[in-house]
Amino acid sequence: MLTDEFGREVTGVRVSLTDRCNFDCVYCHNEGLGDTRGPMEPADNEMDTDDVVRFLEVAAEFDVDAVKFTGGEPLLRQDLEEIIARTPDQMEVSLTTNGSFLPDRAEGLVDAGLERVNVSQDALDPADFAEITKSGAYEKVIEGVEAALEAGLDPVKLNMVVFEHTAGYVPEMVDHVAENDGLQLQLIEYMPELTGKPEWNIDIERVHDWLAERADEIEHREMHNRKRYWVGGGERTDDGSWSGGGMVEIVDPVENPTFCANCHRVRVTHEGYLKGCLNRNDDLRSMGELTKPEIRAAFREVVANRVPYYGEYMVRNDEGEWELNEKYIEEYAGA
Ligand SMILES: Nc1nc2c(ncn2[C@@H]2O[C@H](COP(=O)(O)OP(=O)(O)OP(=O)(O)O)[C@@H](O)[C@H]2O)c(=O)[nH]1
Ligand code: SF4
Ligand code: SF4
Repeated sequence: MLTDEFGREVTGVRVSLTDRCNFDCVYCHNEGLGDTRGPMEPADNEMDTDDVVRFLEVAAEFDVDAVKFTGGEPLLRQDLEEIIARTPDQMEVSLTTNGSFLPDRAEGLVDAGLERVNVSQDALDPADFAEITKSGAYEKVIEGVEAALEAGLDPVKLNMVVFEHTAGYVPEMVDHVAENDGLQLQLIEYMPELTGKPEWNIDIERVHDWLAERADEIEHREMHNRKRYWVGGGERTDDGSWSGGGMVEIVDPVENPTFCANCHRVRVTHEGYLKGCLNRNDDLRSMGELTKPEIRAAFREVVANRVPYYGEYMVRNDEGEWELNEKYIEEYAGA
């Protein structure tokens, strides 16, 4: 297993398969690559099936045990089932999608080896949904969530970006997952620096406070030190799992050093560049058409250069070594 200078083991990879999408969400940050999102026409700059599989095989050699496929919209890749089927067995396979193509493909994806899915859903009303996504596919997304549950994916996480347009929908989305078996909610902090509309930002701490007042139990997930709130009157069973109610997780990376301190994934862009951080493009290493030895070298180099993005909590001392910034010691210790 590879570990970076900050002691962060790399256990997962996040692979963008395309920057194309059939939606045009107002908050899209396109996995940190800026607004290069294109319409649905075929793109000639995407990794092909073999490029993706070759990279995953090298990642597996480094004991990476989880892969998340993203986009753009990854189901625009007609070879997604093949990629999943050829993913090394040791990896948990998950997918983040807008859900609109799941009605026809959820079952086949599960047959190929998909284990988890996150579906973007920011609203429970078709008109609100259309305003945010610039898409009329609300019914397809609802059908897609159903199809994912029917195909055996449990839980299905609903991804909701919390910003000015959606903040008012949080209570009904929380009730929605609390009342529907198999659904969980992931509330994602708006990232103004990647989307260029700071005026849409809302303070995510208000959402934490609101949930904390209602939660039956609060947990910390190891990854990113994320908080999980169990809501809706469920209870813990004898085997330690939850029964009833629903789970709400908050993804709040912005200016959050403890989030980055627990970041264990490297990323691959649709064009086949490896990078150590979602928010950085200054550390790209080309992967497409490389041989396995070259991919191994690129992987080692990217991990060696990984720096937590919201990382002022790490500073170089006089000897040039990294050490904890005193300013953050209290916050980090409480993580
Ligand atoms: N800055 C930052 N944002 C992240 C990171 N991981 C996820 N996000 C944000 O969270 C959003 C949703 O991510 P998903 O891919 O659906 O889910 P996930 O966060 O990987 O969570 P799991 O499915 O539980 O593993 C992304 O679009 C990003 O905005 C990360 O490592 N750094
Ligand atoms: S569905 Fe995802 S990739 Fe597509 S426009 Fe919306 S946020 Fe961007
Ligand atoms: S270092 Fe921080 S900002 Fe970069 S990918 Fe990891 S959690 Fe996200």
